[in-house]
Amino acid sequence: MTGRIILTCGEPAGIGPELAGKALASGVDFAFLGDPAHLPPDTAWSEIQTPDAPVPAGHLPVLRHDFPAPATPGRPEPANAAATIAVIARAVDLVMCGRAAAICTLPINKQALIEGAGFGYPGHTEYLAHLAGGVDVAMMLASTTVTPPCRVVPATIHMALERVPDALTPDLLERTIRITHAAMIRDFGIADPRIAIAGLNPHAGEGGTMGRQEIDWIAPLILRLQGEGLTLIGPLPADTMFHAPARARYDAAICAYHDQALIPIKTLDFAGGVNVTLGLPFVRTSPDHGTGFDIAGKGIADPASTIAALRMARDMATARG
Ligand SMILES: NC(=O)C1=CN([C@@H]2O[C@H](COP(=O)(O)OP(=O)(O)OC[C@H]3O[C@@H](n4cnc5c(N)ncnc54)[C@H](O)[C@@H]3O)[C@@H](O)[C@H]2O)C=CC1
Ligand SMILES: NCC(=O)COP(=O)(O)O
Repeated sequence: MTGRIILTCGEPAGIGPELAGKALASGVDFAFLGDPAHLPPDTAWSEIQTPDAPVPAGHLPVLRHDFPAPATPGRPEPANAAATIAVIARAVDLVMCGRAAAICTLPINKQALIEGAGFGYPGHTEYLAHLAGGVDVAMMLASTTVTPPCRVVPATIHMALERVPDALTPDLLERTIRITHAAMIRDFGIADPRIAIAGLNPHAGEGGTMGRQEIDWIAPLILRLQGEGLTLIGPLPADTMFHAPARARYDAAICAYHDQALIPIKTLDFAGGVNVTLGLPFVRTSPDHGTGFDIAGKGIADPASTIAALRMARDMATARG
């Protein structure tokens, strides 16, 4: 691993800038990319001109990215939306040209970026895939403090629930399984990953009486990929696949849609959950939570998930060499 990890500021009106200072406790060598004027006033920071420049002990290294407006806690400023997006793109430039080891992104408010700057993506995941050249990615949320671990990958991500049945195609599910399988080997060091596939419908369709996707194509797809040697189980009823003995049977779960995946991980390990984009040519992690507008500016945000995300980014970058 060469270079620091770049921690992007995310939504400056949220808890991100506060978490950046608190994350120094992680022991991970990272630099904050954002506007230092948005940091809490008691943050000890030093500006750096290059990502790996030294700073005094205990100081947050800051790669300055000036924003047009101050940040008011809990109230996103439309004038800052374009700069929030530009910070993400600048971090990707740094990691793509080898000047940073990985990126870790603090949360953005999707609505603020869409309304303030016409952001054309529903989240980091899709934007990063675009910045990396249009690669195929998947979003994984991984626990760090529960045993057996909970790792979930929603096949469809940020879309209205009514669109899910049409969007969940055999092609999408197959690509999600393959991306997850490869990432479990490369980034998580699991030689023969066991992957569970959730059904779409209650009780995985209850033999076709509550939906036919499982019978018509999910089970046949699983059978075909098992024939290639992938260790897959499913389709499983989603309501009974996340308690501890069930999780012991697999290393990662592919889910049909966002909340099917994120409710179990955020219930089991909200503080330790990490969001990882699988399939990128560089390492990207993020805390599992959002912008926390209700607590922004109060100094009470818990940095545990950001610290876990920085440590996971460091470990993944080290493993990739
Ligand atoms: N990677 C990203 O950029 C993500 C962005 N978001 C965005 O965040 C915004 C707000 O989403 P919400 O659903 O309200 O979720 P949220 O995670 O921001 O907040 C949910 C609840 O958890 C609390 N919370 C969150 N992080 C915390 C922390 N570190 N310490 C203590 N308490 C914490 C909040 O105060 C709130 O009560 C949305 O615009 C969403 O799109 C959400 C998830 C990830
Ligand atoms: N709910 C998870 C989430 O919103 C993460 O999105 P992303 O910005 O990491 O794509």
